Amino acid sequence: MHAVLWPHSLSRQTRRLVLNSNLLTAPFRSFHSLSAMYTPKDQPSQNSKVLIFGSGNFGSCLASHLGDSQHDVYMWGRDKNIVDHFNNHHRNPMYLRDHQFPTNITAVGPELPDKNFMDKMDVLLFAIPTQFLRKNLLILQPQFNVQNMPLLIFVNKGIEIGTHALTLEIIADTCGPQIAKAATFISGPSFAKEIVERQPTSVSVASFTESEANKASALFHQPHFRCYTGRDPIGIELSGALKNVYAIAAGMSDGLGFQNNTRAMIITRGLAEMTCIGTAYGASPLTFLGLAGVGDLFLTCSSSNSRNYTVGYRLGQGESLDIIMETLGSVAEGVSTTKGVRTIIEELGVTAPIASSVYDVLYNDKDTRVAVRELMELPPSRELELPPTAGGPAQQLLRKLGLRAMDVA
Ligand SMILES: NC(=O)C1=CN([C@@H]2O[C@H](COP(=O)(O)OP(=O)(O)OC[C@H]3O[C@@H](n4cnc5c(N)ncnc54)[C@H](O)[C@@H]3O)[C@@H](O)[C@H]2O)C=CC1
Ligand SMILES: O=C(CO)COP(=O)(O)O
Repeated sequence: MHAVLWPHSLSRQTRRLVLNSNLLTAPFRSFHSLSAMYTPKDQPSQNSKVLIFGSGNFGSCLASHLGDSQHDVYMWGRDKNIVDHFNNHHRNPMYLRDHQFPTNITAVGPELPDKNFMDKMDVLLFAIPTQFLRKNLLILQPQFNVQNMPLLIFVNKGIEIGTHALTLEIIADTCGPQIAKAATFISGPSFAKEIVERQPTSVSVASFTESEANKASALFHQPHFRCYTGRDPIGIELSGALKNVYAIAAGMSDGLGFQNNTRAMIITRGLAEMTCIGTAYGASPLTFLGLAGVGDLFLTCSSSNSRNYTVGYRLGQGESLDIIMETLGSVAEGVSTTKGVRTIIEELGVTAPIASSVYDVLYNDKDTRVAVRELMELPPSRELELPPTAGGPAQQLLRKLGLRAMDVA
């Protein structure tokens, strides 16, 4: 079986020491006492009731995708005009405007759905930006029926500002460890616009609860859409969040007029940095070689359809970040995530010069050309080196979830 959390550099003895420590075993006892209360619903049927939170590009896109598969889809939006327009015309007036949506999707809102409504759902899917997740989960959590829990899926790709928490931690803080443990994450190279055109697409689906990842995979599967399941949600989340930072760097390079060699360098060195940060955090290095890692990194670093790439491109062309953010019209998670990544890098003691340069350009007014020159003038170094110590943040997170590393191996 593939060990998710232990990098090869940790000796058996160190692993045993960590596993035997009280810190790891004490919460595990309380996890067992709580587990009786938490019961997931059965496998969603061919005809599942799905409620999607978020009616932006990705929420609408996934509503369309699941509507295509004959599920009963409800899409919550916080804007009354979008909700009304959608129900009258089966079109979203703000996002994916050219797309005609299936008629089995009903928009709801702007109030958040009540307990009665949510009790009928088999699946709750969250497609809202990371920075707004905590607030919404805090409101929704009292409405959850833990004895008959729907499948919970999250598709946001970011790190929370201030706490620099992953979504898993936000879920644990707001909804408790049992719900976080069953939460499922979907990530990978998947532009909304191309999914609604039914272009062949594949994503990674991960959860600490394998049966929930399998349910999500079955729910999303279509001839033009494949899911690959895995058991490293921390690595999947970090992949999705980190690739946005390198997409900004790649866009910046293109905006400055550099061409293919430079972009290939950023993608490859970006992957090395992502893997190093992720491994030090406690994720499996292999996860970064998957769809959510190199797949999405490659996609967003090489397409002007990426909002994060676009932010970087416009910075490279000399526009100010304030103007870009005012006019982008959609979320670019990498801009806020860069702050959290900077803190994580410092705390882990990892070297990630490209991510640090993106931070300096975004938040310390560093000139983009100076950033590139300084990166190129760094002393020569070894190409690939995983960090010597690893796993602290992931172990902390596992403790919060009442899990031990060996339970997820
Ligand atoms: N667009 C894409 O192709 C993909 C996007 N994602 C991820 O999905 C997440 C959502 O992205 P998009 O839908 O593309 O963004 P978007 O900018 O198109 O839409 C954002 C949505 O969030 C809602 N929102 C804004 N403030 C809110 C608040 N305070 N509370 C609740 N909802 C709020 C907006 O009303 C809107 O519906 C992001 O984390 C993104 O990285 C993931 C894969 C692909
Ligand atoms: O993550 C995405 C596609 O996989 C979307 O990327 P952007 O948020 O940069 O547009």
